[in-house]
Amino acid sequence: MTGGAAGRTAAVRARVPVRLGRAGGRSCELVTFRGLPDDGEHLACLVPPWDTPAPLVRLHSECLTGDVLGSARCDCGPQLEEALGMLAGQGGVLLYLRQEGRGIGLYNKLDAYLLQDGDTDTFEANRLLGRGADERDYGAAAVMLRTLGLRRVRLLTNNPDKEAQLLRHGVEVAECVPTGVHMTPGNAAYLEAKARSGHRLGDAGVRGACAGGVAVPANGRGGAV
Ligand SMILES: Nc1nc2c(ncn2[C@@H]2O[C@H](COP(=O)(O)OP(=O)(O)OP(=O)(O)O)[C@@H](O)[C@H]2O)c(=O)[nH]1
Ligand SMILES: [Zn+2]
Repeated sequence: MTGGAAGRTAAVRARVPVRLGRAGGRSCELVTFRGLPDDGEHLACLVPPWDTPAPLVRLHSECLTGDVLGSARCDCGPQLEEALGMLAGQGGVLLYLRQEGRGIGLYNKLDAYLLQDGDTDTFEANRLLGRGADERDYGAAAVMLRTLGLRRVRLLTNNPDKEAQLLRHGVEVAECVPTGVHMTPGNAAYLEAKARSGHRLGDAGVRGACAGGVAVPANGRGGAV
């Protein structure tokens, strides 16, 4: 166990051979943390070389349906795949944050999906459930980075809130590297809602089944996850 640079937080490392995206096998270190501000079981995946002046860092919010089951309702699975591929190529850090459903949890997210089968968008559905539109706090992520000795990063995201919160918590964002927009008929309405709420999707390349000018159906929501 190594003591953290961030107060009471301590980090434990385990070396694990993993498959990083489609780029094949690499060895990386998985790091767990004790004493994070939200007591979450968040995980860091260190891909060498990661201890550089401004490494590539992805803050990935857990999405069981997208990351594990390949749900077509969101873009989380392809974004995770993309991030792992980039990390395999240039090194850096993946923080896998246990913030399922933008912080409202898996069961609530599935309830929100029921509401979204009507005209309600992804953020309004949270509010109808009595929750915040986005309850994620990245204070723990900042503590994880500082515990790893990282105070300056290149952040892989289209979400300006991640950058703002890291800055507030003492981690400088040297650059925001856009993630791709992995658009399909099933997640088009979801991505449109993200763009309306301030995600910088215009800066990112549109990929997937709806890239290249293919029309996006206004009711492009799937019934399944
Ligand atoms: N509440 C809720 N959460 C969702 C829904 N679809 C996906 N999520 C969660 O949203 C989180 C991902 O957030 P996004 O808004 O897609 O992307 P982001 O992380 O803010 O932004 P990027 O860094 O650019 O990828 C994950 O925790 C998913 O579980 C939904 O319809 N409702
Ligand atoms: Zn998702």
